[in-house]
Amino acid sequence: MSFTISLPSDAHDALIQARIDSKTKPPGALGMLERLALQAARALGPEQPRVERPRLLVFAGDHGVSDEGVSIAPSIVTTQMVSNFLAGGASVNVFARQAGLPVTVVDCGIRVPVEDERIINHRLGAGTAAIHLAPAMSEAAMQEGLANSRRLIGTLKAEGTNVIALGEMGIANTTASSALLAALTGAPVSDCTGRGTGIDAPTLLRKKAVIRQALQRHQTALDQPETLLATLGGFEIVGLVGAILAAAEAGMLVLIDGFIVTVAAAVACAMVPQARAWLIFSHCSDERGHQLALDWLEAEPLLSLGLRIGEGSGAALALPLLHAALAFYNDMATFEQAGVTV
Ligand SMILES: Cc1cc2ncn([C@H]3O[C@H](COP(=O)(O)O)[C@@H](O)[C@H]3O)c2cc1C
Ligand SMILES: O=C(O)c1cccnc1
Repeated sequence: MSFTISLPSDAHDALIQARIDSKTKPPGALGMLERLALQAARALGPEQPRVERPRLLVFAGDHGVSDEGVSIAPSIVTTQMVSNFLAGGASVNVFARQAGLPVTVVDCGIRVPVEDERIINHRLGAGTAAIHLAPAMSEAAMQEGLANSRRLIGTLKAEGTNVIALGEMGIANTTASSALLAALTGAPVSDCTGRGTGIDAPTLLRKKAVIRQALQRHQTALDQPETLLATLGGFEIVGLVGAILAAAEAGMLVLIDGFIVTVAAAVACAMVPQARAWLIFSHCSDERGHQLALDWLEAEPLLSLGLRIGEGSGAALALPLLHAALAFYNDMATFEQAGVTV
């Protein structure tokens, strides 16, 4: 599947920068908020840019490799957490509520589905194959996953959404993400792999061994980003990659969450580099490999809170900063209006 992504227009950059510089503050004094305002005004338009109907999408999927004991939790916890998201009780729900951000759960292929009509059904199977033994999924399943996300983003676009925030749930998905990151960047497995949910030292050794085995087994299939994604990814990671590419194609800003969503962003940008300009990096988590992934993307995260949770929690926490950037851009007095002379 090919995505046609334009770069946001830079035609108004001089106007946008002049407006930022006209505000009653020392030049550059709002730091990263100024860079965020420039990015957002480019993407959403220079005149009164506003966040419209923002939505947070949590993509869920299970991983065959979870049977190797690479997480603190068994895969049934994915299902239980999906129920928790629907009940509004998870960390992402609490922060999203504060930010006025509706949460939608997309089931991309958890092992034990939850019957609830609010869930968007993008199931590609009941969990992926264990990546150290077989490719995670077929190329066809991956293509179907990308198409599903593109359809969903099309619906949101038609409803007027111009900003989406992304999250995920899938026990063992830091294993898949670390494998993807190592394959994509060529960085050592030990630099790309962390404790995820908080595994102990012996489990971390096992997790790294599983990842090395997966990279070794599939080494001939890892040079193209799409095959790499099908071989080592997860159903929810495919959903994320599709959502990132489709949102960029539709001219939406995308709030990227923690390690897993950042790795999905890296894969998406390897597929279509123009996607990068539409992404806002919410935070740097404590997961080993997240900083490496952000560096590879030349991304400057807004927050560093020591989170290690995923779900979209950090993306929800970052939305108020996007509001703040647009509020100062739209509403702060200029030197002329306030009669301030420097
Ligand atoms: C109760 C619970 C809630 C979570 N919420 C997010 N994750 C996070 O943990 C998983 C990734 O870590 P690993 O690769 O070590 O399994 C993902 O599902 C992620 O979203 C959770 C994990 C648990 C156990
Ligand atoms: O940064 C993340 O997304 C993350 C880190 C640890 C566990 N789950 C998710």
